[in-house]
Amino acid sequence: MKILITGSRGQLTRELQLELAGDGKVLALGHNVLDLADPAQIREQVRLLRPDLIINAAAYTAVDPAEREREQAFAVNARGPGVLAEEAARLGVPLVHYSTDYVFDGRKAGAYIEQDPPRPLGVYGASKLAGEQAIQAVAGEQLILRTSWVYSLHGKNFLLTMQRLLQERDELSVVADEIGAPTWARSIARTTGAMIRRWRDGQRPLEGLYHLSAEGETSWYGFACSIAEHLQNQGTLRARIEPIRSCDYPTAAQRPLNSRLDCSRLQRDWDLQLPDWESALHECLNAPCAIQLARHAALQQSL
Ligand SMILES: NC(=O)C1=CN([C@@H]2O[C@H](COP(=O)(O)OP(=O)(O)OC[C@H]3O[C@@H](n4cnc5c(N)ncnc54)[C@H](O)[C@@H]3O)[C@@H](O)[C@H]2O)C=CC1
Repeated sequence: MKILITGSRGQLTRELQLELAGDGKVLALGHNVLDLADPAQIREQVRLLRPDLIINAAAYTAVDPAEREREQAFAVNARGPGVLAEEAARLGVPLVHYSTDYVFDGRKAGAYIEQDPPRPLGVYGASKLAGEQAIQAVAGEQLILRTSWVYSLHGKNFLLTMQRLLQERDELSVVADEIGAPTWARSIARTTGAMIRRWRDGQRPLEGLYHLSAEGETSWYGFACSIAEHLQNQGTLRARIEPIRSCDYPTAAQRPLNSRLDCSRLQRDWDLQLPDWESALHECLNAPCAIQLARHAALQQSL
């Protein structure tokens, strides 16, 4: 099986490459080879490589800069995925695509289900929603997985930023009124891998819209406290963490206060459930390369 993955250095792309390495030939195409803002290049690469499956794990993910780079966000997150869907349909192969909790405005009292009407608060969320719609407008086999608060040991994410700041600073203020589920990129990749293998074995088509995030919920403050606890156990924690309200931490893009995704449809249809966010974080922080990274950071601090 030949699997084309967009992106090569993103958090999720890296984990998907590892997860799917045993399932066939994985072609992870970086930005320089396949630019999602360039429809002609997308068509050219897909027609040249003729994959059996396309996974779109790349995206314009900079939530605040998107407010002033609207055109680029929509080109990458909306029009590019639409072209990918057209090319996948032309080849008769499935497209797996990722979307976000930021398609919602966060005003619902409980966790969001797939049928809840989306209402993005910012350009990033609007561009991702437009991407879902561009894909759904094409007749073909498409699986759209909405996830939330993605972290890993690579790239730019809350976990790595907190690890650094908690070791550098004396005090840190973290937003405590936005609620969601921090989701390890590896958990997403493992679940995606399980779905792909069932499709390969003829058990289910790769179709539909699903919410896919870690079990449980917390705030960014709660997430930061768990990271701090880990650093405390290692003896490298320096900062004290202060909870603040999001209105006291203004950002270019407004974020939903409630990012909780109800993942029961995934469990019902696929019998799949991601681990709860705390156990996934624990596993991530105790992965061999996490320990190496932490030692490296501690060494840098002592130099
Ligand atoms: N990071 C997060 O907190 C969340 C991410 N998601 C979604 O999950 C998916 C994976 O996100 P991450 O791995 O965290 O993203 P990431 O920011 O780690 O990686 C994104 C990748 O897309 C590539 N990229 C950017 N512009 C491109 C272009 N024009 N053409 C080709 N590649 C381009 C980047 O080079 C990078 O490799 C995305 O669809 C994202 O929207 C959903 C919810 C939260």
